[in-house]
Amino acid sequence: MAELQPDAVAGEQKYAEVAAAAADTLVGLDFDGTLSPIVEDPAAARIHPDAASVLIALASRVKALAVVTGRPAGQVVELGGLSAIADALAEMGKELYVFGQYGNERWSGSDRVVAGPPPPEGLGAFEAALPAVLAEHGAQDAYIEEKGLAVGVHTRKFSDPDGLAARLLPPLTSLAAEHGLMIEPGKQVIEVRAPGMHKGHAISTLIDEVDPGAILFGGDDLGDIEAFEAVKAWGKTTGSPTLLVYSHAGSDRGPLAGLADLEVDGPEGVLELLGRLAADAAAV
Ligand SMILES: O=P(O)(O)OC[C@H]1O[C@H](O[C@H]2O[C@H](CO)[C@@H](O)[C@H](O)[C@H]2O)[C@H](O)[C@@H](O)[C@@H]1O
Repeated sequence: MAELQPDAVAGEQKYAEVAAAAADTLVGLDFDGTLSPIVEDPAAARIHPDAASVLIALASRVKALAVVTGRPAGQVVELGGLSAIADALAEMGKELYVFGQYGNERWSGSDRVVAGPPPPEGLGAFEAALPAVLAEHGAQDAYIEEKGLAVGVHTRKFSDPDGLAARLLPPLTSLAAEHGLMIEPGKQVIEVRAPGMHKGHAISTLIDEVDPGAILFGGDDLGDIEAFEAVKAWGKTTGSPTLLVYSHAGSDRGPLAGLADLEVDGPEGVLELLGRLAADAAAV
């Protein structure tokens, strides 16, 4: 078992409580770094090859599954093969929810259309000013990810990706603010998007719609913190079981360290844990 637990006894206890309540559990999962291994080219990311079988097995034992991602919803449906997974879930009367762009977009297995707002007003002007700011910091070759509602500036291909991202953070924060936008820092990426939405809001919407008796959420990066907080707050208010899972690469512990109940070794570890949950739930 590839679990790297911050507190083995407490983590196992929380796992056991969620496993006992599996039939009433909402499982929410981030995509990049959680279901899909991190790769250099964002367009080359794909869901882990074991994900479909594990998620389908798990869905038969839990109340609902959701993917909650910073990616555009339509893109994650494509990269994750989520239509086929939604088909399998529909056959067992289960729903697959997808929240994209940090909760701004929605897609589901029963309504296969992406719903979301128009691009934020200041995005065009921000993008027009971006090349000059990047050039000032020697980052003119940064990969720019056009996301429709947002734009991502990726530094992964540079020799010092974290250092460059740290240097770009203040000027991009100022430029974003000038255009009524906010920044969402991630793994060697700085995303610029409209304020007012985050993954915690997506979790609250899911709680209202699914009415779960327990929640498991798995994530790997800064953008998952609000989801962790929303799940934790809900568990505290309702007294219901919750399990927060941090997916990270080996000993490379990052921003969610100390916030999770269980730590696992990347998508491989996430799927191992979810497979274990499906098996344990079957035995209840
Ligand atoms: O919320 P997530 O599902 O984790 O998505 C967050 C962002 O992930 C993507 O970037 C990250 O993954 C890339 C592919 O592995 C990697 O090259 C990059 O360095 C990472 O930051 C994606 O490109 C963004 O659109 C997502 O918002």
